[in-house]
Amino acid sequence: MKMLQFENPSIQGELKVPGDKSISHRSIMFGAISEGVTRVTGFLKGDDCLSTIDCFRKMGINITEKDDEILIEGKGFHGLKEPEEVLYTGNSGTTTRLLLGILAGRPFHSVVTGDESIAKRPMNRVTEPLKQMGASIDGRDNGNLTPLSVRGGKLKSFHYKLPVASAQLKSALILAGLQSEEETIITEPEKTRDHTEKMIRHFGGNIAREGNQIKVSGNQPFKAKDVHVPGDISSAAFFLTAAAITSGSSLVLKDVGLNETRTGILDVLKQMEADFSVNLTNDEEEPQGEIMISTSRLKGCEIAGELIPRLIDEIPIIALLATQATGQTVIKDAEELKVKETNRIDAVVEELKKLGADIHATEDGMIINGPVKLNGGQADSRGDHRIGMMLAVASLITDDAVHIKNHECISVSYPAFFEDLSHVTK
Ligand SMILES: O=C(O)C1=C[C@@H](OP(=O)(O)O)[C@@H](O)[C@H](O)C1
Ligand SMILES: C=C(OP(=O)(O)O)C(=O)O
Repeated sequence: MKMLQFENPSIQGELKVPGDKSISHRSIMFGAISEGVTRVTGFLKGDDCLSTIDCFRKMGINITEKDDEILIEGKGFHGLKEPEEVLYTGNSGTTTRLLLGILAGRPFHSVVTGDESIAKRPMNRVTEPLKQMGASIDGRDNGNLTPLSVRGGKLKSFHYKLPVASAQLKSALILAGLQSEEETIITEPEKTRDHTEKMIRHFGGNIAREGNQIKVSGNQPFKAKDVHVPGDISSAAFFLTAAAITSGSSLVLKDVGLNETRTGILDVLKQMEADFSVNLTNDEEEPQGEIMISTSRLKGCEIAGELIPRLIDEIPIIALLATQATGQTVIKDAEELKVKETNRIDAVVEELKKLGADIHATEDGMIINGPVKLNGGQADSRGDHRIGMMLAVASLITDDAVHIKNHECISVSYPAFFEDLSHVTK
């Protein structure tokens, strides 16, 4: 249990948030399937990414840490060996699903399992198409739930229309497609984060995109190449909100990743008329820059459609932001929230209600009316890092303390969150 109480705090100064979780996972995976040594800087040492490292070590990949760099001694897809132990993916959906795509093409047997939250998350979105490609996968609920047993092998040419806008599903199929003899064509309903595609090009491979269709061919050789991981905009979102909703605040977030498939939160801040600006400092494959934000008078807005995949993990903190905006905020088309670490529609609505918010759940999102003065009380992260951090930011604007049960899960994506929060809270 964590007790948080502040008296008229403001958020000030500069902060560099930790490395991007999605890019950190992929840096390990692509480092492992490339030939040679890849050096990763800015890697997120959160529990989820450490689970990815652990799984690749169990497949014979040497991964070491030196002076804040991660060194991966890649051996190519064919260099991965049959793990003698179960591949444990902890709380990480990204590790579980992308790993399944890699294992689908390997000629060996493996077992993948995670924690009690992973055990409830649907894997058939990945296992069904991977089975159609030629992999043998089984598990509880007919191969939908972990533990999953995988026997990979020769994969066929495949053309697939994704039933959901999911970068994890897209990436799993791309990783399988890279091991197929033939071409794989994937169509996504909406553009989702494209870090996998960017990694392929970074490591010397090819992948084509036309509209929402992606084409990738197998048997491409990947060569080791250093990766710099920018700060995670999904982590930055907590501090953007903290500064916007507290009085007398002015904050600069440095080196934040600004990949346009991830910047939906900035579109929302703009729609809400927040007082912020962005300065692009590096326009490479994965652009990065600084975000300056001050105390803001916010207006409610509608968040739906193509915007959803560009801010899916930020919805818990956007809901808090909306409690402080004048008018109504409507979040639609976000059913995917139901299959995250928790059912994030229920978790956000029920936890914010405990603090006095005017919020209610809908079938595919939530409706929030503001501004409402929040009160303190007992709240629960429910083991979901993003709910835990949202509640911690909420405590900045409550008169009484917020007691957060199960706050430890925050280390999944942001181990130093409370230190960083106290660093910028004046
Ligand atoms: O590909 C990724 O790195 C991720 C994709 C998203 O999940 P979905 O693909 O399930 O939408 C996101 O919620 C997750 O935190 C990270
Ligand atoms: C949904 C998340 O991650 P994952 O799916 O990798 O568990 C998240 O980080 O908010």
